Amino acid sequence: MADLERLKEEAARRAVTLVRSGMRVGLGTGSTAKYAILAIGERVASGDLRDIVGVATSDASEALARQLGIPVEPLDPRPLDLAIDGADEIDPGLNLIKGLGGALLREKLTEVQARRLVIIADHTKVVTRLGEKAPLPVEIARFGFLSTIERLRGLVPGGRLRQPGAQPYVTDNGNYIYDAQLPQSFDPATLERQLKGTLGVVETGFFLGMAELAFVAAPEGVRELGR
Ligand SMILES: O=C[C@H](O)[C@H](O)[C@H](O)COP(=O)(O)O
Repeated sequence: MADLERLKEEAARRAVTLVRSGMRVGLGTGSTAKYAILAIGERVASGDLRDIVGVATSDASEALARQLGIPVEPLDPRPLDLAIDGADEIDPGLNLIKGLGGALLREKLTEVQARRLVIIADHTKVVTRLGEKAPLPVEIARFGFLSTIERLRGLVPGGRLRQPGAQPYVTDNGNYIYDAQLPQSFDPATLERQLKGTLGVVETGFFLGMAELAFVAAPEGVRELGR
């Protein structure tokens, strides 16, 4: 297993020790969250975890959870005890950029209802300011997307419609993603408000003030970051 994969798995396994029988758990999306779902599945299969319910943040995570025998329910207004998910960037205040895997809308809808959002990542995701390494994924409506992108260009220095092949990438919700380049210096909360106030924008990948804890795995061990 490549080194980064081993680190992602270590972080995920640490977070899954927080899962207890009877919990309703938000299941994240992406290559790191996948290890958490696998570890929960192992504990369900061994009988160590009983009566848990997973609320999945993507069709892919739901399919994996079901395959492993984890009961999955749709999101409803009840709180979740815990949500475990990866991130693309983590700043010193545990503010995040998420959505490079395209799941930001369902992740935000789910994780805002979690009593605790626990982030799992390898050390390459830690930054001193958001936007240092990753673009900000912005989910936008397909209808009129070129006009929405024009409006976004008034707020961010650049970016591109996510288009891995001949066609744009389409989210589980049927929308497109604009990967916005962030300015050198900005206030995330202000930019979040401006983006959310832009016609055609469905959601942004800023997760500000949501995460309580992060397990960050590095070759020298797993660090626990709190805020
Ligand atoms: O949309 C995807 C999610 O926000 C992921 O949590 C994020 O992209 C991190 O994914 P990975 O663990 O694959 O780097």
